[in-house]
Amino acid sequence: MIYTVTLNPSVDYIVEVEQFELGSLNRTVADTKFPGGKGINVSRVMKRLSVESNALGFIGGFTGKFVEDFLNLEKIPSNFVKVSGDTRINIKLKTEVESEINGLGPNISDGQLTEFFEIFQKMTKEDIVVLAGSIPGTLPSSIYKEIIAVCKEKEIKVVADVSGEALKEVITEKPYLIKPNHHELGELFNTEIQSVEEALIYGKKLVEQGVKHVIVSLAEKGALLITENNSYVANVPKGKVLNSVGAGDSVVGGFISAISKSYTIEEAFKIGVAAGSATAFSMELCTKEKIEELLPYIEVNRVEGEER
Ligand SMILES: Nc1ncnc2c1ncn2[C@@H]1O[C@H](COP(=O)(O)OP(=O)(O)O)[C@@H](O)[C@H]1O
Ligand SMILES: O=P(O)(O)OC[C@H]1O[C@](O)(COP(=O)(O)O)[C@@H](O)[C@@H]1O
Repeated sequence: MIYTVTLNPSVDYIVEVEQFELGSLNRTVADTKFPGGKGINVSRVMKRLSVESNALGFIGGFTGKFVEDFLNLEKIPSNFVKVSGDTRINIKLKTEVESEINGLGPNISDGQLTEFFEIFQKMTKEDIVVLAGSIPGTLPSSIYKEIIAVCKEKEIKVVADVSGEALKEVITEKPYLIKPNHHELGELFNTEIQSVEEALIYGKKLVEQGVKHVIVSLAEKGALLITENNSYVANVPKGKVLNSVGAGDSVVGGFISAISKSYTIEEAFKIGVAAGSATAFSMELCTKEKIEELLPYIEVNRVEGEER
C-alpha cells in the first residue's frame, strides 16, 4: 500500500478577482473549494490513475470534515487522527498573478501524535510512504526525521515533497525520491536557480548525498530527473495555465503511480511531468484523459554525457 502523509491538510479556497485592489472591497468573479495539502493531492492524483493509497495525517473541525467527506466521495481510503481545532483554509488568490496565503494549522497533542505513530506499526517493507507538505506549528520540526526512522526500521521506501528546513533534514535520511521546485532547491543552497543547467548542478549534489531520485520541477521551463547513474531532462507542453495549485503534487502522484505499475524510470518521469502540466492547465487536479492528451508533447532526453 502507498501511504500519503499530510501532517497539515487544508481546504484550498480558490478565489478569482478581477483587478484586485489592496485595501479595497474586492468581489470574486468565481470561487471554489477543494481539499488540499500535498499528500492529499498526491492520493487524489494516484486515484485518477487507478492506484490505491491511504491518506494519513491530522484533521479537525468543519473543514476537516469537508476534506474527509470529499475523499470518501472519491473512494480514497483515509485514516486521519482527529484533532479538536479546525483544519486550515489556504487562500489561493487568482488575479493578474497568483498569490497564496497558507494557514498555520491546528494544535496537535502528544496523545494525538502517539496515535498517528501507531498507524505505522502495521506497515511492511512492500509499502511506500509519501511525506508531503508543511509541518503544523505545534509539531516538532524533527517530525519527518522521526517518521523516516520508523520507516527505515521496516525498510519502507520514503518519498518526500517538503521544503525549507524540513527538506534539509529529510535529505540526510537518503529518501527514495524528493521533488523540490527550482526555488526550493535554490533555497537549500542559498542561491537562485534560473535554468535547467543550474538545477542540474545542485540536483546532482543531492544524489551525491545519497538521495536515490531527485526530480526538480521548473514550472514552464521543464523538469529534471537525476539518479545515481543518469540525468534526464523533460520539456513541458505549452498551454494556458488555469490553476497551478497542486501541479507539483501531481508530478509526484504521476511518477509514483507509474513506478508502482513497474514502468521504467524514464516513462514514470514523463507521466509525472504530464500530470503536473495537466493540473496546471485545469481548474482542478489533472484527469487521466488530460494526462494522456499531453504525453505525446513531452520528450524526455538523457542529458549528454551523463551515463555515470
Ligand atoms: N506554465 C506551465 N506550463 C506547463 N506546465 C507547467 C507550468 N507550470 C507548472 N507546470 C507543470 O507542473 C509541474 C510542477 O510545477 P512547479 O511550479 O515547478 O512545481 P510546484 O507546484 O511544486 O511549485 C511542472 O513540472 C510542469 O509539469
Ligand atoms: O503544506 P504547505 O507547504 O503549506 O502547502 C499546502 C498547499 O500545497 C498544495 O498542496 C499545493 O501544492 P503544490 O502547488 O506545490 O503542488 C495545496 O493544496 C495546499 O494549499
